[in-house]
Amino acid sequence: MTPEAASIESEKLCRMAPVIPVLVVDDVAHAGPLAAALVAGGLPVLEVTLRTPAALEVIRAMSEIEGGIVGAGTLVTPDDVKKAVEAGAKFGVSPGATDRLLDACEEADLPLLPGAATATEALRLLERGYTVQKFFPAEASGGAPALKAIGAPLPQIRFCPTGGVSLKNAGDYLGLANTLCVGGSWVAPKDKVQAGDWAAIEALAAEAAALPRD
Ligand SMILES: O=C(O)C(=O)C[C@H](O)[C@H](O)COP(=O)(O)O
Repeated sequence: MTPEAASIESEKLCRMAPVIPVLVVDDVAHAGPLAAALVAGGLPVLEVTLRTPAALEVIRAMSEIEGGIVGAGTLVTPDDVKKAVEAGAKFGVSPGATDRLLDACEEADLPLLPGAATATEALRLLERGYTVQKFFPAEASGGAPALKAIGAPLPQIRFCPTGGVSLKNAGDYLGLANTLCVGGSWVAPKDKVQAGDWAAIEALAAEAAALPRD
C-alpha cells in the first residue's frame, strides 16, 4: 500500500467519529464487552495499544464485534506490524515514524497513522506521501495552539491529535481546520474497564461521539 492510499484510508477512519478510543487492555475477557460498549456509544474505530501482553488477543476478540473497526497502536517495530496484521488489525497507529516502520506497514498493506510532533517530522512524512498524521504527544507538544501554528504553513496535512486529550480540551482541537478527529484513553478508564462497568463506558463514548467538529 502506498502512503497516499494509506492516507486516504486513515482519513476515512478519522471521519467516522470525533474520537478514536486509545485502549490499554490487560484482560482479553474485557475485549468483547468493551468494544461493544464503545461501538454502541457511537465510536466504531478502536485503537488497541500493543502495550499489554494480551493486546494481540484483544485485537482478535474485538474484531468479532459487529460495527467496530479495530487497529493496533504503539506500533514501533516491523515485528509489531507483522503481529498486528496477523491478529486482524485493520489499521496501525505509531507514536513516531521511522523509515523501517513505514516500509513495514507499506509492505504489509496496513494503513498507518504515523506520529509526528514537530513541523520537521510532519514535513518528512508529507514528503513521503502521508497527508494524515497523528500529532503526538499533543498536549505536551503545545496543544491546540501548536497544532494550529503547524497548520498555517502546512495546511495540506491533517491530524489526529493524541496524548493528553480529554473531553475538556477535545473541542479546542476539533475546531481546528487541520484536525480530523482526536484520540484518547479517557473514554475507557482503567477502573471502569476493571469493574466491567460497560454502561458507564457506553455513556462516555456517547458523550465523545456527540462532540461537534468543524
Ligand atoms: O501508544 C501509542 O501508540 C499511543 O498512541 C500513545 C497514546 O496515544 C497515548 O498514550 C494516549 O494518551 P492519553 O489519551 O493521554 O492516555
